[in-house]
Amino acid sequence: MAKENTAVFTFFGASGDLAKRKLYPSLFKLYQKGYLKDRFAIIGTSRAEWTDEQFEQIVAESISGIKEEAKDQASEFVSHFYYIAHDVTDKAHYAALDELITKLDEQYNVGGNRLFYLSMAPNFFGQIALNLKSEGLITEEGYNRLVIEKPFGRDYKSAKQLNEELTSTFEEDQIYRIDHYLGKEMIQNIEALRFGNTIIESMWNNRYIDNVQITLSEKLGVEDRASYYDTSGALRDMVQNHILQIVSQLAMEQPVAFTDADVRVEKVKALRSLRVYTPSEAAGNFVRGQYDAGDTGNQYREESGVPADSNTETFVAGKLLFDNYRWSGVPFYIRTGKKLADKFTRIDVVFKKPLIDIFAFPQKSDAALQANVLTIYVEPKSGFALKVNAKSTGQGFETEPVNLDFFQDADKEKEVPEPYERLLHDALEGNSTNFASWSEVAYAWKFVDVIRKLWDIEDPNFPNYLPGSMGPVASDELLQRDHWAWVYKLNK
Ligand SMILES: NC(=O)C1=CN([C@@H]2O[C@H](COP(=O)(O)OP(=O)(O)OC[C@H]3O[C@@H](n4cnc5c(N)ncnc54)[C@H](OP(=O)(O)O)[C@@H]3O)[C@@H](O)[C@H]2O)C=CC1
Ligand SMILES: O=C1O[C@H](COP(=O)(O)O)[C@@H](O)[C@H](O)[C@H]1O
Repeated sequence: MAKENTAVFTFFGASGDLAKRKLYPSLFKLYQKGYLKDRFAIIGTSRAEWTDEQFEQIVAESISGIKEEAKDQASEFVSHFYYIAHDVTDKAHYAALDELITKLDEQYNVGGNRLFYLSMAPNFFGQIALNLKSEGLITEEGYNRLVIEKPFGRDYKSAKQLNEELTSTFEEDQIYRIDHYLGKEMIQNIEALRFGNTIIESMWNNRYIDNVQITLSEKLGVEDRASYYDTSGALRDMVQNHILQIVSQLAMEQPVAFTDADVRVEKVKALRSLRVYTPSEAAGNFVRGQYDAGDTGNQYREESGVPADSNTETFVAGKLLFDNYRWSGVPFYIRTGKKLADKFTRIDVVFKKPLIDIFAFPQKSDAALQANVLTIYVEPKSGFALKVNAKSTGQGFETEPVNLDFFQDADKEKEVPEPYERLLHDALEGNSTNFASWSEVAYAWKFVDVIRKLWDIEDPNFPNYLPGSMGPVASDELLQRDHWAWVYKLNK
């Protein structure tokens, strides 16, 4: 039975793309499932001079994909939405917002719980937090929580400054830094897989694991986000946050208990032992790419809004090393990029081969023992597969790899909550396990900053990969040097 949550939400950036595409549909799902019932109100703010009715109409459109039988429910849901025109940079506007929050709090008997969601350009984040405090919107009655979108800074220095601005108003445990990958079912499953299975956790170390490979592959290009993306690039956009969050979950020690505080301690410890490269190590262990023109699409430099001489990377691959007892000597290879062969996310954990292959003679050379690989399929399909060696059926004795696998069935897959639905629910419940703590963000930036600084001064020689490929050749060479190859390869 779903537990009802009570809150007045204030959405800054309520007319924006994220709010319309992801946030309102996710709130509606929570409403349909009973996590939000009667005692909640949602205030939208932006500079546009809209009425409540106009805003309700926008919200209704954003959830219009719903089934016919949910139409009544949708109109009840939409009646909880209110709108106030508000310029976040104008302190004088906060008093009217406070008045509306207080009024709705009483009207819906919310108990003083205030959840502020910053769905706007990040340069406003600090200022909004400061204004919320100075203009008296932080009250003592219920809780005050701040949900904050990415990106959290553009390097360690700016992230630290932003964090100082936020923490002058909110305590760390009131700040929910969104990383939507942490809301994905199979990313959350990493902990269950590791700490719920002796067979896996007992082998989860450098005695048995040879290397770990993480791929976040996108088929689309930069689309209409050039103004943001060109100042970011794949390193900041995907590696600093999503990939390092995944890495920390794969690498961390077992938490004392499955609580947000205990999980965070272990993730931070893992990130602290990630080796921060010197510039020359970074040059040897990281490669970048930018997509060229394909049969149908433009090259990145010809995309609308991208400068013709842009050196922004649309692809990154790298080798990460940990200096700790569990992982010493095990490379974590990562890669992500736009306009690659397909849209998918997967993690391949490659185990060491048996020290001696007793079947080597008289097997054919192509039937040699292969490494066991545990693949975690994150998207589009979700499941696990373990590749093991087995005897080929028939006369003689040869081995062949077979898969032991589990995939979520299609009906269940449809019921899986969207990341934003799950994360909004967690923020309402006060559970920050699946949000990035400041220390995690800080260590991630320190790691990424060295690579970024190096790339900012070196000429990359772009473009260097074709759409539909898996990135530049240098990405394959990164593993070949270590006598390895990406487990996921294109079937050419
Ligand atoms: N869109 C996406 O898919 C994703 C977005 N994000 C993050 O979410 C956040 C929002 O992104 P997105 O929705 O795309 O942004 P948009 O540019 O679509 O929306 C920005 C919003 O901010 C409002 N706004 C701008 N200036 C002011 C101001 N001075 N005072 C009050 N409101 C203002 C705009 O309304 P108005 O101009 O009318 O004031 C609008 O509602 C960003 O941090 C982004 O990085 C993260 C992941 C994915
Ligand atoms: O945060 C971001 O993620 C998306 C990819 O997310 P996914 O859930 O579709 O895998 C990426 O396209 C975008 O550039 C980035 O900002």
